[in-house]
Amino acid sequence: MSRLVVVSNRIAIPNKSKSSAGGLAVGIMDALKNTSGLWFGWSGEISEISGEEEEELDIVEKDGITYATVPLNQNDYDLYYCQFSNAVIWPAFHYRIDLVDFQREAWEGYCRVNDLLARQLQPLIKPDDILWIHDYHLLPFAAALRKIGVTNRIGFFLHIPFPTPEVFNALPTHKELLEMMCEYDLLGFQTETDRNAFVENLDQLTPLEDVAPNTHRAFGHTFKTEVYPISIAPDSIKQMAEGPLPPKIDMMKRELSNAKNIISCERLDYTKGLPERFLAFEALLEHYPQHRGKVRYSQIAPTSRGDVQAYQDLRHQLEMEVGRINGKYGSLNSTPLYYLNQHFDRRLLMKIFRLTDVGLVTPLRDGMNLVAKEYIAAQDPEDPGVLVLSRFTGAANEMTGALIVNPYDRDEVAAALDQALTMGREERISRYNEMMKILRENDIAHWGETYLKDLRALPERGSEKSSTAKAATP
Ligand SMILES: O=P(O)(O)OC[C@H]1O[C@H](O[C@H]2O[C@H](CO)[C@@H](O)[C@H](O)[C@H]2O)[C@H](O)[C@@H](O)[C@@H]1O
Ligand SMILES: O=c1ccn([C@@H]2O[C@H](COP(=O)(O)OP(=O)(O)O)[C@@H](O)[C@H]2O)c(=O)[nH]1
Repeated sequence: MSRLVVVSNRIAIPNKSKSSAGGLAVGIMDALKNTSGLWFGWSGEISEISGEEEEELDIVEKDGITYATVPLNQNDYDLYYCQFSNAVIWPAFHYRIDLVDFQREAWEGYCRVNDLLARQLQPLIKPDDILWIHDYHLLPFAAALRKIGVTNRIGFFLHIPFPTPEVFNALPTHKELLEMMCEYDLLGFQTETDRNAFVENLDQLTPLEDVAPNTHRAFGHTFKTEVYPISIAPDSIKQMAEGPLPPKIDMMKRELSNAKNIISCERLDYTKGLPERFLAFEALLEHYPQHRGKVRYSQIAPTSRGDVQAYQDLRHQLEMEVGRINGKYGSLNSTPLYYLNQHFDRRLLMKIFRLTDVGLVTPLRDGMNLVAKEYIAAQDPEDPGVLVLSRFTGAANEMTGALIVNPYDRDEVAAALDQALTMGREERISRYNEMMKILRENDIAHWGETYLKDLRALPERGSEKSSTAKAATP
């Protein structure tokens, strides 16, 4: 079987703290092991090198996987990661055009870093490798590789939503981005809505021909689009959740048992709907006074992309809101809202999920949201908690046993919280079983296998255009 080469902005280098790629790591690790694969990406480090000099690759091998990483210099980190990826594409693709801070210099930096990464990867590519590129930092990556003669099959998976034309067209370089994306052979999306939006954008901007179901021709390239909802490994989450409690959590368990517990956990990001959620919790305390003093909402929100202005603004806003709500509804012996601006180890998190009554997951827009799936998998099957889930997450398509809410409607969310807090055991078990069935069928292994099966089934570009040279061998 041909070797798999995975490229993502963040990679899970063994034993390195800044490298975490979250759920993605679990998903592709197995596939990489099966083919003695290569994982290439940013090391998470900022180097001292500036100007024209190229960074050196760091290559390590562990458990049959080769990890090749490269640091970014300060200027590239600012332009490619902070500015274009996270202050242009991220807000626009999550329907927040108001937060887009477009600057031509950042666009050029974004393309330059994609070119640079492609040049560094090229010598490592073997003729029969298949390449799987991840996420919005690397939309131009296939185009960058094609420019330097790589003809291998290259697939792409977008972890975040793809916006409809009204929003996408607001990006000054939208046509260039779309044309570059057509250099991929297979484009995978989290939901059918995202896939449709991509195709609709193409249809509006360029002549688009459908050559077979989900196989298109545009800008002179033939490519396939498909939907692959990312997931989790439910049995491994279950194991993490039911293992023995560390002493600190064991103590906390006793404290938690004095109240009904609502838990939320995500990166501190404006797409996750935190201020709106705080107001919904306030509406619960206001309109359902029977819960006052008897409910505790814990919000875990580790800092993310702290060098980007919009993330700093959000943090200040949340700190003020927490103080206001606790000031209003707290008492000398109860604090309704616990806000923790800290990162929690994932294994510990799953144990905490299991100890709570309600998982509150209300992003304003989210590609998938693995926390929603993890919350369910972590529950005790005999006495499960209830998931309250935003309809604007990819997860809402599958987690149909959750209480589905509109996160912009604080009264609807408050009513769902009340329903969740008072739901009987039988209904909770029935909803849990419905969702676990889906999680078991569509687990993370299924996600990786179906994607790679489809990518392997596509013809190589070299077989279409015999004039193009194959990738260089090392
Ligand atoms: O790398 P960071 O800038 O620190 O951000 C962390 C990751 O956030 C995003 O996650 C997305 O992918 C998840 C898995 O498919 C999905 O469940 C979630 O809805 C998305 O928001 C981002 O897409 C990743 O590239 C980042 O590494
Ligand atoms: O303090 C934290 C916060 C989050 N996570 C994990 O980070 C991932 C977040 O993925 P999700 O798809 O929910 O959102 P993203 O951050 O990718 O937008 C999940 O596996 C969480 O369990 C974690 O380990 N510790």
